[in-house]
Amino acid sequence: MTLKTYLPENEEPPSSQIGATFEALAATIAARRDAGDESYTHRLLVGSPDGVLKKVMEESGEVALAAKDVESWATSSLAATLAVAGADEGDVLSVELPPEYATAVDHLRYEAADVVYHLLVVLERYGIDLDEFAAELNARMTEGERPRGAVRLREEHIKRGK
Ligand SMILES: N=c1c2ncn([C@@H]3O[C@H](COP(=O)(O)OP(=O)(O)OP(=O)(O)O)[C@@H](O)[C@H]3O)c2ncn1[C@@H]1O[C@H](COP(=O)(O)O)[C@@H](O)[C@H]1O
Repeated sequence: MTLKTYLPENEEPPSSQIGATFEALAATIAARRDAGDESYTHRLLVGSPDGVLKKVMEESGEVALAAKDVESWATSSLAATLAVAGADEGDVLSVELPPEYATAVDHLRYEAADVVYHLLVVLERYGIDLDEFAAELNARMTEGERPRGAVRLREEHIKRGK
């Protein structure tokens, strides 16, 4: 939880916010296989594969651009502070970030959600369910990092086709 988020009153939070969100979204996406063409998700699932694959690339690029935007608001604020204060080695500078910085961070989060949604559509399209995807990430963790009871990839599927 951050200051930007809240929980609705009278609702029990799930044990994992992001897990519950991914599961709900993945289930919605899977159900759209049977929807009509009015559903954007349906079109990405059953249309030309280039449609969703291009979107993943495009949205990933937008994440990178959004992050660059955050960077440039930070560096221009630092430059402005230095210009006013001058800089002696060892000085502790207090940089005031403009409102545009916070807006850029919100935009980065928005673009990141676009990538994740389109990635989940790709996983659904090619038959990789969320548990299997979790197992891929779990396989990369050390024993100490892996959550208790985490689903595992069978040995013969680890790094296959890499
Ligand atoms: N989470 C999403 C979701 N995220 C992004 N998108 C769509 O992805 C597209 C992104 O394309 P663009 O980048 O061109 O649009 P943009 O994000 O407005 O603009 P920029 O990124 O260029 O700034 C838009 O059409 C969004 O509506 C999504 N479409 C659907 N969902 C979920 O999928 C469910 C099913 O949706 P249908 O597709 O309507 O069945 C929805 O109820 C949502 O829960």
